[in-house]
Amino acid sequence: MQLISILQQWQQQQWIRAIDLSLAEFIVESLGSDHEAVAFLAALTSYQLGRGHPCLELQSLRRDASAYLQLPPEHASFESRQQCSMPTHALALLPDDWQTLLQQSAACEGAASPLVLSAGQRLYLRRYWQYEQDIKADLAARCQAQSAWTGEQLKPTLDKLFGVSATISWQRVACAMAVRSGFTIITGGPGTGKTYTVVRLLATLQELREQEGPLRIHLAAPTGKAAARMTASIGREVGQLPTQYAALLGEAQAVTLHRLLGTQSHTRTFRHHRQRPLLTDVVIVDEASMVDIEMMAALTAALPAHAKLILLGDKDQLASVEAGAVLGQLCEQAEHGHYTPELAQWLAASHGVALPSSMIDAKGAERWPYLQHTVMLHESRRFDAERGIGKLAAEVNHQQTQWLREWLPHSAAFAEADAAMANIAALPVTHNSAPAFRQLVEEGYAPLRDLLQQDVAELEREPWGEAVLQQLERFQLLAAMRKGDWGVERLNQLVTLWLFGDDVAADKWFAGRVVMVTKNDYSVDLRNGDIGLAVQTNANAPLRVLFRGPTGKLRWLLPSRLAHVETAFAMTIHKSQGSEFTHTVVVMPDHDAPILSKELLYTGITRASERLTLVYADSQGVLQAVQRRIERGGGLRDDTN
Ligand SMILES: Nc1ncnc2c1ncn2[C@@H]1O[C@H](COP(=O)(O)OP(=O)(O)OP(=O)(O)O)[C@@H](O)[C@H]1O
Repeated sequence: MQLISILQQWQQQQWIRAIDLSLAEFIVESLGSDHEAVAFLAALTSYQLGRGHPCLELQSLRRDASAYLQLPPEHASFESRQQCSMPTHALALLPDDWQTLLQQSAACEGAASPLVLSAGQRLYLRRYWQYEQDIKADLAARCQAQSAWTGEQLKPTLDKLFGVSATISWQRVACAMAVRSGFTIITGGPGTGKTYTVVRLLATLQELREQEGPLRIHLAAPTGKAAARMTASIGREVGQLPTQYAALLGEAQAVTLHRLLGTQSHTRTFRHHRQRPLLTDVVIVDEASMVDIEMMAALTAALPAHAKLILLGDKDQLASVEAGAVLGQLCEQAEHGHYTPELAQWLAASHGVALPSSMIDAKGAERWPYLQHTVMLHESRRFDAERGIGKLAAEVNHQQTQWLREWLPHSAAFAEADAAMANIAALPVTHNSAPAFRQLVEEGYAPLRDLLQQDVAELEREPWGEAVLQQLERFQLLAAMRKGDWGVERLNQLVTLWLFGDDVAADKWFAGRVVMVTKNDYSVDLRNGDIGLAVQTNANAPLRVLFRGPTGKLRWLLPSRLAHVETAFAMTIHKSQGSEFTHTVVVMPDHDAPILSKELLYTGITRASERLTLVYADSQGVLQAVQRRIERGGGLRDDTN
């Protein structure tokens, strides 16, 4: 039982979770000690799941077990490294032929086995394998559903909504594709016009509909914050449409995916599912990169066969916090098109402009089936790709370190030479109490502090609350990590001290404390990720925590009603997904770590709508992060089971 002992050591040192070890012990208890090797691989599968990977990729494990598993973990002490076996040593205890070992094991056999070996290469916990199978089957069926419209028939409506142009408009291509297909992905960075496109798509669908009443359209996003942003941006874009189209769409309200599917307390299942589908014709999901594999399976299962599913998101952002990288995997290679000649012809007919030949691939349908339903938008309307935030985001996304190497130490000179570069700044610091960093934070929070010091009359409470919450979105610190000198925990302590002195503790209630909800709490209708602020409208008023409710209305809750919150002057970049802040400050730590990747940095930078400051203690660490990519395995694009 050497392998189980190794797992026990790892668990004792908190290298792996108790649940990972329990799975291995359960397999050995049920099947006998000669299944120890399989039990060990099962524990690794569970461990990887906890790190967001839906399966264990056996090839990657063989290639470099330590790097793939990130074991020992970064936090491992010198003593624990001395005490525990290393992954390579553990793997050497396994028989040579893992594939046969797994194929012959009862743990992978039959419809009720805990594990599934897929394509001889990927080991899954059954539930996650099933999610992938369900998503693949549902999407394949939806991809088959094609409207009978020809490109030529669609053209006049698109001409009206997008205008006629002699050059290709990918927004228009995306709209045409989504009219044609039952499933579409529109991916692109910030400000590339995903919302602009989708509003015109909805107008097109309503105008061309064959049914009598209007189409039932549902808008959703993974978090409350993202849903609120979606409602606001769709509302803004509808306002820009010609009146006859704006009238067709009416007022749109986005909800969280949980609300759309109908959360039921104390269970993972939803009110809407395959047997009780949503009553809908079109579902549009924004910020789809944040949707994990379990939620995507629930969503695709709950859609009626005739409904269109349209996913919007930025494929280059961090993947979901929970397991999977659904959007990233489905639209891998989207920049290259890979459209079949038939599809390209149909799209060209709807546009009056031919697609570039470099985007056409005769083998596209076999090799890239999802790309026949995907359009990538490149041109940001918000940011200049050559300067400022757009430039920084692009350099990081394309893993170009040369420009960064020059910009990091000289950002002020770049800004002086070109005013359009003044919305980005790099701030080198030697420690977390550096005066320049403190000044940045104090100045960033000064307008909020001023608002909080006002004595607010009862009648002015609502507009004041509105102003406070709007101000809260104007400045935000984002950290790459939770722990350490540059982690959110330490930063929150520092910011609390700088803004409120040492009379208050960062993790206790005080007026001015910014908090984030860390767990869905249906009793108060708050979701994981919701941000609130503790306020006292005047010296005699009780402390309340101000949140924006799902419909935009302000809510004033007593702190005692909030069971799961943490201070959030600084939050992790992971938690900031789906949000946008006027001035975003991304704080990078003073050492390299496996979690630091180009996806992480890109996601942090693209949270900024007007101004970005990159605070860093180690320029090499920033460059190393840009060179690191996160690879999450999975078989969504694989046609084997
Ligand atoms: N073809 C276009 N012509 C004119 N304005 C456009 C066009 N496309 C987008 N815009 C404008 O550019 C801005 C950004 O577009 P939009 O909000 O649709 O981008 P997005 O990709 O949805 O952004 P986000 O990443 O923030 O969700 C909006 O003000 C929109 O009206």
